[in-house]
This record gives sequence, C-alpha cells and structure tokens, in this order.
Amino acid sequence: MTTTNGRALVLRDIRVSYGRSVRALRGVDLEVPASGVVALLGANGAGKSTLLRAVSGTLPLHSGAIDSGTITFGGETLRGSDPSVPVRRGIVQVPEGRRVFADMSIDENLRAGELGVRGRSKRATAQAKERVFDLFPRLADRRAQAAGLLSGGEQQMLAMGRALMADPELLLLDEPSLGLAPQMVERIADIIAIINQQGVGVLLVEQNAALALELADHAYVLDVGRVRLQGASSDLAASDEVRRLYLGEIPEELTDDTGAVLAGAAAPLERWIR
Ligand SMILES: Nc1ncnc2c1ncn2[C@@H]1O[C@H](COP(=O)(O)OP(=O)(O)OP(=O)(O)O)[C@@H](O)[C@H]1O
Repeated sequence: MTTTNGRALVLRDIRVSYGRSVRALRGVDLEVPASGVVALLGANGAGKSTLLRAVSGTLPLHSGAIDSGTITFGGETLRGSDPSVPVRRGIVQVPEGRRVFADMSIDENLRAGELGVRGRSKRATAQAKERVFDLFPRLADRRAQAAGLLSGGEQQMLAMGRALMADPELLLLDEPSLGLAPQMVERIADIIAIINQQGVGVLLVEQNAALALELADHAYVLDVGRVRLQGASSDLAASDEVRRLYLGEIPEELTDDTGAVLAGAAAPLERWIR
C-alpha cells in the first residue's frame, strides 16, 4: 500500500489526564517501529484507548489533555496537534465500536475516509478504493447499500477500509475483534496481517490477548496508566504473568493434579481471568 520511508512512532514519558482528577496515563514510553505491528494489552480502564487518543490528537474531544511528554512520528512532533495533523502525516485511527455512518452507503463511508487528505487526484482516489475493495470484496459487492445493514464484522471491515482510504503509514486499531464471532475474528486478523505486509504499521489495542500476541512483533501491557510489561510477543506469550492474567490460563494453585478447577475456586478465578 504505502511505501514506507521508515518513520517510527515514539512516545516518551506521556502523561494524560481527564479533568483534574483522572490520571489516565502516568508516564508511558512506547515505540512502534516503521511498518511494525505493536500490541497494547491491559484490563479495562488501563489507558489503552487514551494512548491512541493521545496519538491521534482526539483527546480534547473526550475532555482529556496531555500534561507532559513527547510524541514524535519520524522525528517530527505530534503532541498538541489537532486531529487533522496526524492524518496528514499518515496516522489514521479506526475507533472502537466501528462507528460507520449507518445511513450512508458503503461508497459514501469510504469517501469520508478521504476527508483529511488534501490535493489527491481522482486517479489516486480510485486506486485507494480499488485496494480497499481488493481487501474486502464483500464491500465491493454491496457498495451502494446503507452501512447500517452490514453485519458487525462487515462494519469493522468498512471502518478499516475507510481508514485505508487515507493511505496511512500507521493504523491505530482500537479493539477490532470486539463482539465478533470467532470466524470473523480470524478473518479480521488475516486482513491486519495483509495490510501490514503491504507496508502499513499497526498499533493494535486488543482485549483478545491471544490474537494480539499472534499478530504483533512486540507488545506492551498497560496497568493503571503505566507500562507493566513489554517485550517480544513470543516472550510475553510465554510469560507466566501474561498467560495467567491475559490469556485466561488458570493458576496452578486453583487446579488439582489433573488440571481441573478446584471446587470453590470460581470467585478467585474471576480475579484472574479478564
Ligand atoms: N472521557 C473521559 N473522561 C473521564 N475519564 C475518562 C474518560 N475516558 C477514559 N477515562 C478514564 O481514563 C482511564 C483510562 O481509560 P481508557 O478508556 O483509556 O482505558 P482502556 O484501557 O482503553 O479501557 P477499555 O478497555 O475499557 O476501553 C479510566 O480510568 C477511564 O475511566
């Protein structure tokens, strides 16, 4: 898709708050290398969406603000930019909950993905759309239909397609597998892998840690606004803590010799499996 010119996203000591009392990020360092796939894991409220908002410049829309720290893309600062700046520089977010324009057609939704892109020729637009339809043939078949009639998985595809219309260098994906059937999750995972093979970097927020660690080269685990763990995805997938907390593996002390869950372990298990 985009030929990469080697731009990395770098966050240093980022602190974000909402109002006076909610400190959502408390000094986060994170890096997405050019064309890399990085996963961001963590329980509800850990600060994952906040981090994406900080990068995409959408915090003010949520009454949030960056208090300190730096965000750069290819060495150029992004911090303090309004949302149009990251898009123009090649960083596009696919928000959680898909948020397609339900009453608009698939074609119109895709056109909306170009709004932040300036001065593009008709030919370039047609090429971008062709690439989207190559990736998502189902959307091509139904391009005149209202987006609201699509299934949840198809709406996710449309939201990703809309982001790709801006020809991004880095995609910010917020929970792309949320609420989807397993088969559709696999399809979305395949598509993320293909998009990355085409040269697009991905910062992937996911509750589905197994999926995220499979797709990503490197992962970060956020915990109450701080990076609790980070490393190569393969190392994290092998770590006891990640297996226990994020891959739903049941801790030994709650099972018998055969691995069966002990009677009365249900309550403590709630704590382990998120
Ligand atoms: N608009 C907002 N106003 C006030 N507090 C907020 C707002 N958005 C998020 N928060 C708070 O900031 C913290 C981080 O939230 P965030 O949504 O970034 O977490 P998350 O890891 O993405 O969680 P989830 O998986 O539930 O989306 C939480 O304590 C949350 O309640």
